Amino acid sequence: MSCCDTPAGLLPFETALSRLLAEIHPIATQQTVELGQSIGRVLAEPVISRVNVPPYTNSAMDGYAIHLTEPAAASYRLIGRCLAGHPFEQTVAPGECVRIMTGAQLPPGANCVVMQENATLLDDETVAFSDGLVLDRNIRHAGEDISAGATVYDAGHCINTADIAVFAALGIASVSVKRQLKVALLASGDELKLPGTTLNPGELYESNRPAIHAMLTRMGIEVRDFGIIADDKEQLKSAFLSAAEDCDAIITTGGVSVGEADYTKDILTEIGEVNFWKLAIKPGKPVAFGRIGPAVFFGLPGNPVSALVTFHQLAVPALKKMQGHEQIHYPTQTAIAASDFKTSPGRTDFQRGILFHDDQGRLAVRSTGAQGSHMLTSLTRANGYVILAPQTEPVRTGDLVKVQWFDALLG
Ligand SMILES: Nc1nc2c(c(=O)[nH]1)N[C@H]1C(S)=C(S)[C@@H](COP(=O)(O)OP(=O)(O)OC[C@H]3O[C@@H](n4cnc5c(N)ncnc54)[C@H](O)[C@@H]3O)O[C@H]1N2
Ligand code: MOO
Repeated sequence: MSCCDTPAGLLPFETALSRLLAEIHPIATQQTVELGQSIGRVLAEPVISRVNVPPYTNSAMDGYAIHLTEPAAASYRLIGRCLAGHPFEQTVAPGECVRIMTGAQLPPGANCVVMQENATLLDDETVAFSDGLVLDRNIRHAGEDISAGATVYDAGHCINTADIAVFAALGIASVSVKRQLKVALLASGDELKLPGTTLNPGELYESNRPAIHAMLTRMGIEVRDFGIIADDKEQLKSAFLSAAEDCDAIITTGGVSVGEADYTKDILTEIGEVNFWKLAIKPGKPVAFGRIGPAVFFGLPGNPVSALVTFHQLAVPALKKMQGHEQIHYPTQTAIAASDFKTSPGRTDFQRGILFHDDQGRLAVRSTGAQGSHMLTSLTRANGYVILAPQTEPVRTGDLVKVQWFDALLG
């Protein structure tokens, strides 16, 4: 094998991802949800504004709305007062002003707001200004943020917290979103125990399912959690069949390699179809992707880092595509290696690193240390990936490497 050959039988990462995405179709069904329930959901239709934001031209400061004359007068006649929610209807004539508060509708005729710090009341009806007599100063125009008729969001946009403010400002109380995905999740292994229970010799606490459950929930996905299932072919098969009945996708961890109690891939072959099984990636070589009936199937490896990295790199883009997201790929950047990195001949290596800006402001990255696929701390100490293409030459400090910041799912 030369430096960049893929070991026999292992599918390159990019090929696997594109084969997987080619199998996934965005769900068609949509539903209406109230704003409070819309976080993380994906818009099924574009959002077109029916109103201006702001809806009326208003003052950005507490002060005086004036009808500025050219040249400016030495003082202006005060004709009234204007508070937010109480428009002042009278037209402000040249040389006149109105006391105004932040957010109050600008009275007709006013063309400048002077903040009160620059105003001196000469008497009850006369104000002089020391500064700020500039046309259009401190005026927020109707529709200058969003104008009526504008397309504010395209279909496929994933709703975030700031969007809730925008919808509310547009007067929108409910939105049309894609149906929520339902995903089955299970962990397989006789050695796995629930946190909070007592371990017997040879047992360990199960960590993959709780973490993936949390990430699915963050993605706005309904989880049907089958818990821990023993290394028993019949029990696993019946769980897979039950999950395929009412879930869009099935995610399993463990039992996907070549050991004597690794049944996942055999069951998938028997009751569904296997699209690919072994990948040229590290961590996560054994990943079974396929289908059982209408449900897509991701058999992720049991090793804790392998499970989370393959979930994040392969299952998340697929689930996002199914959810109808417009953005499904993670952006990558180039950074300067601030430590050496070992490479994995023939496998794309998703190492975990700490990204930072060096003292010259350049993006740099150092390793989180030992990168074994059982070393959860390699992941939790990291804020991004260092993606090393299949190569034999190790990366030396100062070399350029491809990096990816963790998103909110891992961060
Ligand atoms: N002869 C070979 N052996 C292995 C190969 C191979 O190619 N040939 N691949 C190795 C790689 S790489 C990985 S990754 C693992 C994946 O194996 P499985 O998916 O079958 O996973 P298990 O054997 O069930 O478990 C592996 C490891 O992870 C622990 N584990 C499992 N599930 C959980 C969980 N939910 N939470 C926490 N920890 C979990 C388990 O106890 C094992 O230590 O196979 C290699 N072997
Ligand atoms: O893929 Mo395994 O994750 O290398 O240990």
